[in-house]
Amino acid sequence: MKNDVLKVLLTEEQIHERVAELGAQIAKDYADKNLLLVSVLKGSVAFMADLMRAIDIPLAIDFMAVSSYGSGVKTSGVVKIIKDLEIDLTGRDLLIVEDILDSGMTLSYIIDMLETRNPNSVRICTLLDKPERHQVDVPVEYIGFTVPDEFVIGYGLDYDERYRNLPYIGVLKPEVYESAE
Ligand SMILES: O=P(O)(O)OC[C@H]1O[C@H](OP(=O)(O)OP(=O)(O)O)[C@H](O)[C@@H]1O
Ligand code: HPA
Ligand SMILES: [Mg+2]
Repeated sequence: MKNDVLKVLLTEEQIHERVAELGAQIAKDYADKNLLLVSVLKGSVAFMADLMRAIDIPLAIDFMAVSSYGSGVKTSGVVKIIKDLEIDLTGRDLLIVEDILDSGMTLSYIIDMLETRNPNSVRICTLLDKPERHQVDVPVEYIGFTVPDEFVIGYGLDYDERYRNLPYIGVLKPEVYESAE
């Protein structure tokens, strides 16, 4: 697994520190709100698990699963809902928890869908933002780190379902996906 990592972008410590900062900020901003964290699986699994424990106010959590990358490193452009939320969103203050904003197709699709369900508010918290690759405009309230235009893995992020269990975030060696093309 480690042999496929070109370089480490963000260490466990850097991620841990930034997640604590985000959690403190969110706790402050949502102190008087009806916070529902919406985790977008599978990529957000590690971030969600850490972030929710860094937010020291009452909150609810729910999960949805979507997929658009399949086994490639470029979006298919088609966002597939694999699992929908279970909680009624009426009157709730939604914070969508994502691992990465890349083309923006996933988040733009999810926001449009959730806004039709009468929430009180909908905002986004993404651990990573890759601004050079945005194809659509998505308003984001909380960003952990900005990353360069490279395919990243670890801390939930996969290539072809692998590497999600790396505790840090690294750049995948291009030869790993080039050999699969
Ligand atoms: O901004 P975008 O170009 O839409 O890319 C971001 C999305 O792509 C990844 O999901 P993926 O479809 O790989 O599913 P996964 O979370 O199960 O890995 C990632 O977890 C984001 O949800
Ligand atoms: O850079 C990435 N890595 C893993 N999954 C992703 N989904 C969108 N961009 C990425
Ligand atoms: Mg993926």
